[in-house]
Amino acid sequence: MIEIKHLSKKYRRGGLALNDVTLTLHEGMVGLLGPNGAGKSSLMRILATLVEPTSGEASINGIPLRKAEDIRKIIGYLPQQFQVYPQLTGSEYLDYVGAMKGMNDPKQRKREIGRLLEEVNLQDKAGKRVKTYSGGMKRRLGIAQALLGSPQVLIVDEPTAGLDPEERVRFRNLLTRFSLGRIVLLSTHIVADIESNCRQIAVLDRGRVRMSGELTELQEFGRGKVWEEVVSEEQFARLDPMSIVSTRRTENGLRCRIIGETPPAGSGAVQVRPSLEDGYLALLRSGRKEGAYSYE
Ligand SMILES: Nc1ncnc2c1ncn2[C@@H]1O[C@H](COP(=O)(O)OP(=O)(O)OP(=O)(O)O)[C@@H](O)[C@H]1O
Repeated sequence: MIEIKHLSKKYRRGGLALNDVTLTLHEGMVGLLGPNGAGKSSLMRILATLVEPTSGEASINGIPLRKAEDIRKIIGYLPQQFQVYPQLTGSEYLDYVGAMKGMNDPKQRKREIGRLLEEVNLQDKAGKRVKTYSGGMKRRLGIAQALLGSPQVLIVDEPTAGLDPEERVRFRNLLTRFSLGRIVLLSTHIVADIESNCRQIAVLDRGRVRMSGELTELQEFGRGKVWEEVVSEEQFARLDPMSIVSTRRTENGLRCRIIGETPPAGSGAVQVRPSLEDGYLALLRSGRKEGAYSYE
């Protein structure tokens, strides 16, 4: 279990990246969802003991963050910007990381590295230097190093960025399997990344927790606020662009999906069931309108 209590982070140059964050995260896949600049990476860096919070506290499986060495023994972390020594081959790099993580038996290390390289589909590239890898391959190597040693808690910051659609699916499945009996905390701003496999989600926006709970709870924020309407191109031009979440061309015009407290004025819009993404967007918008929070 990850317990986060009243955690705040203020960078020397910048606003409040995290503002009184309190969260309890349980076993399984946990999605940390939020727009750019919400504070997701800041929270993950704090949990990975790379950055200290300005105030508040947190513990992972009962170990407080100040015991950084003990925390690092039980977590795997994939940062958003993952850097590797370019001269090493993929397997050399993983061997080095394994040794650093305290995997002292070279044979066992080799076995696990071989298995992981297969899991992330890099087995054919294992002997090539990392400098020859594409962005997506480096990302997959990053995922493998985070999984090395089967950590109890895995913290992955936007892990699917730069992966092609096939790899994205493969990777989601890999994480879901890995999350059995463990905590996998995954940050993203893409709802589809968490839609199929997260038990719990937390939404961060501008440093604050906007909601935490099950997927259906997020969906509920869109209830009664999602409309669909077929409009001509002229009518489309008059709609508030901020309220349109998607548009599809049909034989009769443009089918628009719109979020709003009331249907677009003078329209034949019909109310529809919110998707998870609608719920997420409705939640973010309600916060902006209320002006309920700001950088302080
Ligand atoms: N080292 C830093 N110094 C100053 N400000 C920072 C620093 N790192 C992050 N910030 C600021 O803190 C806020 C939160 O950033 P953070 O990277 O945690 O958000 P995020 O949700 O991960 O965003 P993204 O999805 O764009 O990666 C932003 O306003 C960002 O500009």
